[in-house]
Amino acid sequence: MLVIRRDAALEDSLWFLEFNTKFVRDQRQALDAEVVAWSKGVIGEDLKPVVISGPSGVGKGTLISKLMEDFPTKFGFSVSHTTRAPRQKEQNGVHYHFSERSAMEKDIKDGKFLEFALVHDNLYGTSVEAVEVVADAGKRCILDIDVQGARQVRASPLGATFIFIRPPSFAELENRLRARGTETEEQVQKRLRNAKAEIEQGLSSGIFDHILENDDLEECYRNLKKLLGLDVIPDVCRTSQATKPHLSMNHLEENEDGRVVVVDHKNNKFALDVSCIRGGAPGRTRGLKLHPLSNGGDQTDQFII
Ligand SMILES: Nc1nc2c(ncn2[C@@H]2O[C@H](COP(=O)(O)OP(=O)(O)O)[C@@H](O)[C@H]2O)c(=O)[nH]1
Ligand SMILES: Nc1ncnc2c1ncn2[C@@H]1O[C@H](COP(=O)(O)OP(=O)(O)O)[C@@H](O)[C@H]1O
Repeated sequence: MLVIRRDAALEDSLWFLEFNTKFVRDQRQALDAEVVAWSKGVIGEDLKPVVISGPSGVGKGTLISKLMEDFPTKFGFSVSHTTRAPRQKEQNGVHYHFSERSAMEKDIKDGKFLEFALVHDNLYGTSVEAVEVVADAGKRCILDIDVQGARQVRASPLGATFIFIRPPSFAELENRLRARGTETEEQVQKRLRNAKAEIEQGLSSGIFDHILENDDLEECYRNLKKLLGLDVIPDVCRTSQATKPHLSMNHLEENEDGRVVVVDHKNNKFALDVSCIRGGAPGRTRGLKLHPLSNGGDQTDQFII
């Protein structure tokens, strides 16, 4: 059921009351109680997320940092939860949400995670919220997750691009992992043992759309940018001049053809198109469209739809 709040800004005006969606049914089963849920209506489609996997030490973090630094308006990092201890320079909420195992297990049980896996004896997972906040900011989400997690995301409705980063050799992987100096010898050994299986799966499972070798860092980064379509348009040129309509819903009409028409405070009219909505993540319903119908007088307004 679509509920439109009057006198609210656009971002906070469109809501769905869910009665029998998959999320509600799953929760009903998990909680053994009647459930309804509120979900925020979001205008437009989200950008296709990018899943990056590869063995520990191959250079995933380095490549992702470069991408985020060069294209800050385009990409947002999905901040995972983990039960592992923070490294010296890692910040809670930036690199990971460092969590207690019991709290994370409860959240997993409550359906708050898109995927999770036990990696090198610690629990890691991507919360639905971690991906949604990036999409809400209008950015393309990057997930740095292991192969088990990638397999789960592949099976989920999140239509992502999957990239596996491979090392030029096992010896070089070992060098990098040791040179990084963030793990104890025991942890390095564990990561190297797991790397063998991870590389095998990465190359043969069919999960990944692209396999990139990270030998020379700059060359690998160039190839990564190319397959993400970033070699053509520099970030600065993509800034749009358009502004979002400020819809403080003063009134609402319904046309003869059944379309919902909303009118903003400047008397601009929009048709609200719900034909392409897709639920999915708890708390968000995406794919709503607003089509401008008539302009209330201010000819200079442009709208992002
Ligand atoms: N499944 C899953 N794996 C994750 C997640 N976050 C990180 N990982 C993976 O966990 C592994 C260990 O990560 P980390 O402890 O940061 O070590 P690093 O890869 O050596 O930097 C890496 O393969 C990450 O890709 C997550 O949310 N889900
Ligand atoms: N192409 C490369 N050549 C040499 N060293 C690299 C290369 N890519 C990354 N590194 C280094 O290897 C180490 C591991 O990289 P990191 O990004 O932390 O890997 P991951 O996130 O996959 O565990 C870091 O010290 C990083 O500076």
